[in-house]
Amino acid sequence: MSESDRLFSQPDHPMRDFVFNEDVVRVFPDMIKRSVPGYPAIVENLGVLANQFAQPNSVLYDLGCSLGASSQALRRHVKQDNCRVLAVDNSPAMIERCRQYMSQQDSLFQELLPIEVLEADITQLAFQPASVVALNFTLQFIAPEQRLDLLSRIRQALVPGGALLLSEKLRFSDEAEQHLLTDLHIAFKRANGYSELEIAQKRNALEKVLLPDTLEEHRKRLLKAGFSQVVVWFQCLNFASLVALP
Ligand SMILES: Nc1ncnc2c1ncn2[C@@H]1O[C@H](C[S@+](CC[C@H]([NH3+])C(=O)[O-])CC(=O)[O-])[C@@H](O)[C@H]1O
Ligand SMILES: O=C(O)C(=O)Cc1ccccc1
Repeated sequence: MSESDRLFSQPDHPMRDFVFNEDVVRVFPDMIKRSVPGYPAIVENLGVLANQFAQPNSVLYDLGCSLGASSQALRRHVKQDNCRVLAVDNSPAMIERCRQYMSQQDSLFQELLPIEVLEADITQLAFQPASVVALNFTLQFIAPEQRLDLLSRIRQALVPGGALLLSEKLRFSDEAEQHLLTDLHIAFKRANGYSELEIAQKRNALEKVLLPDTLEEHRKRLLKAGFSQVVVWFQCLNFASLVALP
């Protein structure tokens, strides 16, 4: 069981800029569920969608896998023959716990797809041909100038019939819309037990680290990367999930 997230509850908390270190790893499942509206529904349905696009004898990537929640959804839902999951993250603390969690799942359940968990920077990775690529709340942490190149390389790796499943926090170009959805997201966090101090301190820590794009920026960049169709399949407040087809 993971601990509950109190990382930003004290005024003298040590984290200036948000990093995926051991302290975050310890509370991560609780943190992401209480911070991202719709997260459990997104992860579950990611597996369902993936099963529609997975091709026999192919690789399914989970890029920025954290503790492997999305990997696990892929492993449970995808029924195509001879698929395997490659889960990648560049945080050593995340990778260590992800490996433990995955071997635990293997001992509990049969018929899970095989998985390999890699510690690597996804901006430096040479992709194998893949039918499904999940970027579940990861692109927002990649330097903006590297995002198009990463998406282009993913597009090149995708086989016919495959898909990119992309979830992101959104920014809105309309000031009133940005303001309203930010306020509603804060209300969501408050309703999940976060204090005003926790909300404000985490917001400061994320300011230079999590850089959201607008839905229009996502669409344009995905088309530029060579995707032919981009469809939003889920949105809750300022968080959205897209499917992009090669
Ligand atoms: N360059 C990089 N290379 C590899 N990993 C990276 C990089 N930059 C950041 N990460 C990793 O991307 C993950 C983002 S969390 C994903 C949740 C998960 N997908 C989930 O479905 O539960 C989203 C969040 O915390 O909001 C972290 O584990 C980082 O270490
Ligand atoms: O908390 C937030 O404001 C977020 O945008 C989501 C989030 C969730 C977990 C780690 C970092 C950011």
